[in-house]
Amino acid sequence: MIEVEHLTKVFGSGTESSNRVLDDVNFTVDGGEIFAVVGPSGAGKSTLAQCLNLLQRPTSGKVIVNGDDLADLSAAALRTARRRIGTVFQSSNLLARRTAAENVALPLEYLGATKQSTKTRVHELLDRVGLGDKADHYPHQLSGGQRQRVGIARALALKPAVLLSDEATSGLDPQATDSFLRLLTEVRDELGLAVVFITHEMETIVKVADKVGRIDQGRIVEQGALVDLVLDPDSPLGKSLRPRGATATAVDGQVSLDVTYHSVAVPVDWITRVGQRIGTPISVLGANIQTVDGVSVGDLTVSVAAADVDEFVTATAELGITARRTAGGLLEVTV
Ligand SMILES: Nc1ncnc2c1ncn2[C@@H]1O[C@H](COP(=O)(O)OP(=O)(O)OP(=O)(O)O)[C@@H](O)[C@H]1O
Repeated sequence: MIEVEHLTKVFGSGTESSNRVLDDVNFTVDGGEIFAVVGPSGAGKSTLAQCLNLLQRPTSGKVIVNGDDLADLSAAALRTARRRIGTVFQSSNLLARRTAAENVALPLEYLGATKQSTKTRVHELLDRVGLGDKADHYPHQLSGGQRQRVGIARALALKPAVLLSDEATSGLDPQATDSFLRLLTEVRDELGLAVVFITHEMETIVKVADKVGRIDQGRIVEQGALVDLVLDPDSPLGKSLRPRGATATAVDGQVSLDVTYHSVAVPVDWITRVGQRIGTPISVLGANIQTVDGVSVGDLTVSVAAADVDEFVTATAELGITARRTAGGLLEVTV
């Protein structure tokens, strides 16, 4: 479990030259949970990652792993404490002149583990990430996805309580990304890891996260369970987690409405039901229906006759759906 309390990082000093990059950041990730952190460029994600794995000292606040505040430790104690957090970086940061096995062995060597125990553990870890047959390959002989899997093996070498994934899927193709995400969820479950997953890729979040936090200008401006966010029509984060392509334009006489599922139990045939109930055709102008954590999540734009809008809104609300006029979507009604 990792608890981050009132974490603040200020670079520089003096009111003019100081830069508050993290400002009162708070979140908790339990063992067995993946917490995704998302935010625009410059929001403070890398700085947060560095404060979590203690490459940067927080200016104030706490980073508590399984009850111990790591931000408070002496330099010597910090070296030991770092073992509790394994990190997988963007493009894995493997040493080019060491084989996959030698890269995974690095943290064990620093720790002073015996040759035999290191060999056994490295073998075990490479097998676990599906690369038992690539132990003697150098990084340039591995694909990007395989390098990231070696990165996971290395991050797990010292049996950490927390796994920090810092933009680890950036640059991977969709297949390698999926395989990385699958491995991440497997090791989370097997080892009960608390995973902090930093990314700017919304589609990866929907696939793996249990909870999500949105960081902007150094502050976590929104956070919650993934399912709650995608079912919240008012959440900007929820909206960006329900991506959708272009929407067609409603024809004259029709009103365009944005429709979002806010219940976990919206019937799949809701359009037919609502259409029959209010006795009017419903046109679908754009739609994205996806399953998130076993829950059906819908985000659509539909159009109905102007005279039927109120009835449509009432009928959909009864089925767990929020319908609102599309901004600027109220078209000239010609009678
Ligand atoms: N060592 C430093 N000294 C001063 N300012 C820094 C330092 N490191 C980062 N910053 C500033 O902190 C802010 C946040 O940077 P950070 O790299 O954490 O953002 P980010 O969300 O990871 O961005 P990106 O997605 O582009 O990598 C930026 O304005 C950056 O200039």
